[in-house]
Amino acid sequence: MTAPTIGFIGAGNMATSLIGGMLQQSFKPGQILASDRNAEQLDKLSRQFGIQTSTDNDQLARDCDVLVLAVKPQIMQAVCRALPSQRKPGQLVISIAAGIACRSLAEWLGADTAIIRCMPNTPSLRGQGVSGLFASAAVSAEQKQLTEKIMNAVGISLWLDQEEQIDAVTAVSGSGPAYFFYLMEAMTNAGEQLGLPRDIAERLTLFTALGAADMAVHSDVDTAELRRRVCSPNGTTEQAINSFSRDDLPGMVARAMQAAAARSAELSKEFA
Ligand SMILES: NC(=O)C1=CN([C@@H]2O[C@H](COP(=O)(O)OP(=O)(O)OC[C@H]3O[C@@H](n4cnc5c(N)ncnc54)[C@H](OP(=O)(O)O)[C@@H]3O)[C@@H](O)[C@H]2O)C=CC1
Ligand SMILES: O=C(O)[C@@H]1CCC=N1
Repeated sequence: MTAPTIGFIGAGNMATSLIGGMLQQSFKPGQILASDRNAEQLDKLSRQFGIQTSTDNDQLARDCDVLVLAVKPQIMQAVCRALPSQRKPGQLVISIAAGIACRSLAEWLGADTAIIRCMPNTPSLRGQGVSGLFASAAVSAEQKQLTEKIMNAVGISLWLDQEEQIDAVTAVSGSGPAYFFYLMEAMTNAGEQLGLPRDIAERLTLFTALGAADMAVHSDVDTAELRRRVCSPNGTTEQAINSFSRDDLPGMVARAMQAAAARSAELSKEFA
């Protein structure tokens, strides 16, 4: 069987992370294509990855076995409606857009289109992504397997039973890298304020984040227990955790994530 061709419509941040991650695994440059309205962005991608690029979305829609829709939610309807109705037979469409429902995609692309909604994240570029997947009724078992193959090449993937759960996945892991980057920025700044050179404060922060995440992923105890093991009684960490607790860090995180999930649900209505 020949390798399936995978075409990305929209070749921005998230598509770049996915393509870069796929090429580090079993995918070959010859089976990945990307189209974008921005020729400069395409040039960058073809130089970086050696993949075929085009400013013609229609060509990808006609030629590719899998079409990954990676444009902003705001323009998804216009992009979908402009695609040719005669696309490659048996084609699978994977949308990675936040808040665009399968129902809307089916209305714009044709009711019998096999559609998977996927919420990935940018660490896919390093093979450390995590994605939530939801398949519409028209998707076959083979198409689900192929989607797993793509997404597992860049990290891990988890199937969801209900499409609405994608809003929560977006709030946890789709947007999640930004929360950790924000915390890393804050820790680096605070380390500098405590008297460290910036580059040392930054490296201490980044390697602490990496070490903590790796430890948590491979641990047989939960993160609350790992946290307790760092807190010596009446020691330094306890002072920091008490300060976070007084400032209601858990509440702040919950409110931020509720806002992200609410925006995802709102996008579904705004761009239906
Ligand atoms: N970034 C992230 O961490 C994540 C993003 N997503 C989803 O991925 C999607 C893309 O996000 P992201 O990569 O960040 O966005 P980007 O803006 O970086 O990428 C989108 C690309 O699509 C291009 N584009 C615009 N119009 C067209 C068109 N008509 N045909 C082809 N290409 C077009 C844009 O060009 P131009 O710049 O000229 O407009 C841009 O290069 C969004 O729907 C988002 O919700 C999902 C998970 C995580
Ligand atoms: O901010 C956004 O809307 C997109 C979806 C998840 C991450 N980035």
